[in-house]
Amino acid sequence: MEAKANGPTQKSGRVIDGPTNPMVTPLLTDLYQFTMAYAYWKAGKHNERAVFDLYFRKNPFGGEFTVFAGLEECIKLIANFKLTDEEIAFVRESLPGSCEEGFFEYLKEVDCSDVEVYAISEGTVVFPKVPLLRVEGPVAVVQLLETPVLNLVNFASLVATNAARHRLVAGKSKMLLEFGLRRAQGPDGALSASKYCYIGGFDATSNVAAGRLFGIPLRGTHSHAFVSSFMSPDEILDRSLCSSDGSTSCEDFVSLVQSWLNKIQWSKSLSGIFGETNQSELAAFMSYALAFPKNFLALVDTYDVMRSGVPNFCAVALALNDLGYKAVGIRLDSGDLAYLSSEARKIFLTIEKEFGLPGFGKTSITASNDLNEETLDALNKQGHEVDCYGIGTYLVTCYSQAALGCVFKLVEINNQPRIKLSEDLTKVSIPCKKRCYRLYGKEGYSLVDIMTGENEPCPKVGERILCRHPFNESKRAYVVPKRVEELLKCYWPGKSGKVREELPAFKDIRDHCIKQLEQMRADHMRRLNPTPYKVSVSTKLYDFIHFLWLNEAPVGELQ
Ligand SMILES: Nc1ncnc2c1ncn2[C@@H]1O[C@H](COP(=O)(O)OP(=O)(O)OP(=O)(O)O)[C@@H](O)[C@H]1O
Ligand SMILES: O=P(O)(O)OC[C@H]1O[C@H](OP(=O)(O)OP(=O)(O)O)[C@H](O)[C@@H]1O
Ligand SMILES: O=C(O)c1cccnc1
Ligand SMILES: [Mg+2]
Repeated sequence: MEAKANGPTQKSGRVIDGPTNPMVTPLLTDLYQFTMAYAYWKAGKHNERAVFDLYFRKNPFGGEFTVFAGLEECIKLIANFKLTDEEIAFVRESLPGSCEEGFFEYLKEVDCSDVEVYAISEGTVVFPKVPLLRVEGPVAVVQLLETPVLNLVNFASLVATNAARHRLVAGKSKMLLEFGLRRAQGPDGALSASKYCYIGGFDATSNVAAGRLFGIPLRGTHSHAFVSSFMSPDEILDRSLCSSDGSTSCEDFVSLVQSWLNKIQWSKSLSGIFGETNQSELAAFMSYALAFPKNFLALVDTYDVMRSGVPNFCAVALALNDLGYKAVGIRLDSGDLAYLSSEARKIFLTIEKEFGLPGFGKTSITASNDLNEETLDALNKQGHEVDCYGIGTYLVTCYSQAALGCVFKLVEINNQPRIKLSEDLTKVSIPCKKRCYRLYGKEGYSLVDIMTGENEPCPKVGERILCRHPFNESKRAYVVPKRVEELLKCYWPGKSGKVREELPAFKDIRDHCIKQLEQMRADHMRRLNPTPYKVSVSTKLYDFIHFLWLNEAPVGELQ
C-alpha cells in the first residue's frame, strides 16, 4: 500500500501525502452521507457552517483509558479530499435518477479547503465524551467525512489501546512482538494492527510490509514446519562453519554438535533429565544455526520441550559458542508456559555453571500460543521465565471487544448549539463548539478533563475552577490546577489563517503514547475495577446543556 504523494499543505508545513491505504477515498463513506449531501444542497443548506465532535462513550476492554490513534490518516484524507470525475459518475449512478445535475457540478468543487480540524495529539491517553476531533466546515462536506474518519479512528484507537493493555500486564522489561498478520481481519486490519500496536508499546512486528511502510522493527523465529521438514542430520551436506571472527573454520559442525549433545547427556547435573533426543529436530536446529549463526533461535516444542527441544538447542548453542557465536534463545509455542520457561531456565543456568559459559543462564525465552491479557496476567501470578512474548490473534483482532464505538455528532450549526437527546444518559451529546483542557494536580498526575464553551476564559494555573459532571448535578469538584494543557490543537486550519500543527513522526507518536501511559495514575490503569477518570464541564457549559435540554425535550402530558 503505497502512499499517494500529492496533497496540499495549507499555510505552513510539509506536503501531506494521501492516506496510507489507497482504498481510503471520498467514496469510502456510507451512501446516506451522499443522499444527505444532496438534500442539503437541494435545500440550499450545504454551505451552512457545522461543527461535529468525534468521541466515544465508554472505554474499551472493561478499562478506564483509551489510546487515541488514527489522526494522521484522518488528516491525510482531509488534506487530499477531492472526488475524481469517475467517482462523481459513480455517485450519479448510485443516487436516484431524479437528482439534479447541479449537485454533481457542486461535487466537482468539493474539497476540505474550508474545513477546520482540531484534534487531540495522536498517542494521547483519552477518555469518554471528550472530543478527539472537532471538525468544522460546510455541513455537506463535513457530513461526507463522518464515516471515513470514524473508520480511521475506531480500529486504530481500539488496537492501540489493546496493545497498551498487553504492555501494562507484560511489564516494561519484556519484549513484545506482534505476530497477528495471518489472523487479522484482512490486509488493512493486519497493517493497521501492526502500525497501531507499535504506537501502543509493542517492540516489533513479524509483518514485513508493515516494516517497510512504517519502519517498525521486524522480528521473527521459525515455524514447526521448518523443524518437521528435516528427517535426519544426514541431510546436512555443507557442514562447515567459520568462527565469528573469521580466524578458524569448523569443517564438521554436525559432529561438533553431536559431541556437545553427548557431553550434556552424560553431565552430572543434567543426567536423567533426557535420553535420546529427536534427531530430525536436531538436524533442523543445526541447519538454522548454519544459516544464521549470529541469530540462532530455536522453536523447541515440536516433539518434546524438555526431553528433546531444550537439550538439542543447548547442544547447538554450545557448539556455536566454541566458534565465538552467542545463541539468541528458544521459543515455546505450547504447553504450560510458566512451567516450561522455568524448567528451561534451570537447564540454561546449569549449563552456564557446568560448562563455564558466562551469561548462558540469561538465554532468551520467547513464548507464544494464543496469548492475551489474561494469560500474561496468569503467568505473572504463577511466576515464569519468559523474556519475550509473540502475540497474534487476541491482540490484532481485539478479541475481547470488537469495536470502540466512536461517534460523530453535530454540536453546532450556524453558531446555534445542537443537542442529541436520549433516554440513555450516556448517549446525550454535549452541545456547542468547545475547548477541552486537562488539569494536572500537585503530584504531576492529571486530575480531570474539562470542556468549556469556545469563548470562555481558559482555566488558569493556581485558580480554583468548578468541574461539573455533565449530567449529574450532585457530582462536582473544585480543582486548583498546577498545570493546564489545552487538548484540542489545530491540525487543519481551513481558511482560518491559523498555523497548522505539524504531524509528528511515527516514532514520536509512539514515544508520546508510552510517556502518556507512564504518567497515568496507577488506579486508573489497573485491570480489576479501575477508578474512572473524571471528565467534566464548566459551570457555564453545564447550565447551557441543561437549558438546551429543557428547550428541546417535549413536555409530556399525564392523562
Ligand atoms: N501457565 C499458564 N497459565 C495459564 N495459561 C497458560 C499457561 N501456559 C499456557 N497457557 C495458555 O493455555 C492455552 C493452552 O492452549 P491449548 O489448550 O491449545 O494447548 P497447547 O499447549 O497449545 O497444546 P497443543 O498445541 O500441544 O495442542 C494457551 O492459550 C496458552 O497461552
Ligand atoms: O497464537 P497467536 O497469538 O495467534 O500467535 C501467532 C501464532 O501463529 C503461529 O502458529 P499458528 O497459530 O499458525 O499454528 P500453531 O498454533 O499450530 O502453532 C505461532 O506459532 C503462534 O502460535
Ligand atoms: O516469527 C515467528 O515466530 C512467528 C511469526 C508469525 C506468527 N507466528 C510466529
Ligand atoms: Mg496457534
